[in-house]
Amino acid sequence: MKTDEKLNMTMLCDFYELTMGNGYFQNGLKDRITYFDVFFRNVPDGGGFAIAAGLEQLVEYIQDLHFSEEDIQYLRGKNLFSEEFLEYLRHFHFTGDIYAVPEGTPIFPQEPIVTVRAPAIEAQLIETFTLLAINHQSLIATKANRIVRAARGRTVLEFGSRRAQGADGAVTGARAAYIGGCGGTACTISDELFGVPAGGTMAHAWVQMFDSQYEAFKTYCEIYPHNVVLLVDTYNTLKSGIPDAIRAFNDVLKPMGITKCGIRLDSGDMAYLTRKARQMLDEAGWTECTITVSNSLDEYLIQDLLLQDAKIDQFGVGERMITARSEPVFGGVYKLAAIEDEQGNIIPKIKVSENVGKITNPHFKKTYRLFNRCTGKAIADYICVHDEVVDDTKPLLLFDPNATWKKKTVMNYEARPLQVQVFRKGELVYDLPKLEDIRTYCAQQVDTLWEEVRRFDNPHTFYVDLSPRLFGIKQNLLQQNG
Ligand SMILES: Nc1ncnc2c1ncn2[C@@H]1O[C@H](COP(=O)(O)OP(=O)(O)OP(=O)(O)O)[C@@H](O)[C@H]1O
Ligand SMILES: O=P(O)(O)OC[C@H]1O[C@H](OP(=O)(O)OP(=O)(O)O)[C@H](O)[C@@H]1O
Ligand SMILES: O=C(O)c1cccnc1
Repeated sequence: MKTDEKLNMTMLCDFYELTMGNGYFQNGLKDRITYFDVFFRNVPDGGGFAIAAGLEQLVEYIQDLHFSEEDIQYLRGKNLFSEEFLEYLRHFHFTGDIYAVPEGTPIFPQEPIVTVRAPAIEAQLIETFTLLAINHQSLIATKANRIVRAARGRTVLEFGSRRAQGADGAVTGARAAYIGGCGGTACTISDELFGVPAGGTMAHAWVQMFDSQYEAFKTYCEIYPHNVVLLVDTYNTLKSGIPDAIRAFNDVLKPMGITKCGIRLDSGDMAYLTRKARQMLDEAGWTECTITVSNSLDEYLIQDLLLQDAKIDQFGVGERMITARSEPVFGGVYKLAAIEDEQGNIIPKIKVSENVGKITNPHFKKTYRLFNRCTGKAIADYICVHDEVVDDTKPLLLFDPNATWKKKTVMNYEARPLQVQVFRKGELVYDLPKLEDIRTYCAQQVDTLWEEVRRFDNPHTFYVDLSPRLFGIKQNLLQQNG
């Protein structure tokens, strides 16, 4: 991160976190240990899974948590907070534990993505930014992963900065899109900050700036002979765009022995035009010339173009990816799951709702992902109480927590804990992986899901089950509070 320009985000909280914090402080609850879970309830676009992202930005925020004198002055001006509380905020920093699912991991509804164990005021205050960081990047990584899978091995470049919702939407959005599988971005600062490879083609303005299209193409080839993608649709793609591009390639690249080049199409019928373009380029001997297309693309249009046998090597995708336009909300929530009494005993807490899907899973929990040892495929996720250990040398009985008669015994499986510890007593204890490694890990983990879970329409529901002990605790709390 460019530290000289970093804006402190401690005050990016919802005001009620401060009023509750002041209230906990005045009621002697400030040091009461709490457990909060981040989880989500629905996969956007009706998909079978989402991709976790945003942890690195959450870590940076936690490390930098502090109130400045200006912040405290501002809060004093509200005439709501006690002087003792404001004095406490002056020395405020994070002292708790955080567990999280690593970035790039496929995640499913109801399971804890991030778990915070911290004194009440600290845990409460970080709610908003924690959700913001995880919700935004998980949304974009999930959408990008759908688009990348639709492209079936062809490169997808992220082109959306100009239509993103604000600067952070563009910059961290490009990071999330890369985690989801994009090959690079047009967003230069995202490369500078995070190492998302930046690149691109040219705009119509370049072509319009010259007296002729041919001159525009020739000049570009002369300046960047090893990195040429000519935009061929400014005037007429088939009549002049592609012929002028071929002429420029012949006049500039051919004498240099360069065979690699590209064209981009940004309008018109892309199935028809790319088939024609391929034919014209091949006939002219430019068989290695790649064809990039862009223009309000998404996973469904890409799928459709490939079904129409469009001849496309690369997709540029902007607005529909960077805004996750089809369903632009990742509904991660932050819910209290337990508190500790003065002796340090964990007391599970539940949030009851008329809507069964909104009832929370209580307690400090641990989640295992079970993998079939023969196929390597993920079978189910298994949420248990934090001190339960799954012995994967023994068969494990799974049951559907919403339909307990549905049972299945799994054998020959490997149980891997889903979360890692990120902070211990306020100290970072997790080596943040390199972005490149997160992207690779994401692709590998998506591959562990069955095709039926990955498909876009009506995917199978991946099982997220509770251990019998956790299920019993939940039922007891429901009997007491329901
Ligand atoms: N063969 C095709 N099948 C399905 N959709 C296509 C096909 N070719 C293009 N599209 C999509 O159709 C939409 C057409 O966009 P639009 O109405 O802007 O037309 P256009 O040809 O791009 O015109 P303009 O010159 O104004 O950019 C885009 O989202 C594009 O990706
Ligand atoms: O369509 P997107 O998926 O967002 O991809 C990025 C778009 O941004 C650029 O054009 P711009 O939007 O500036 O102008 P245009 O729509 O007139 O081409 C580019 O030519 C793409 O069309
Ligand atoms: O490099 C490109 O072609 C590009 C970049 C941003 C938006 N549209 C296209």
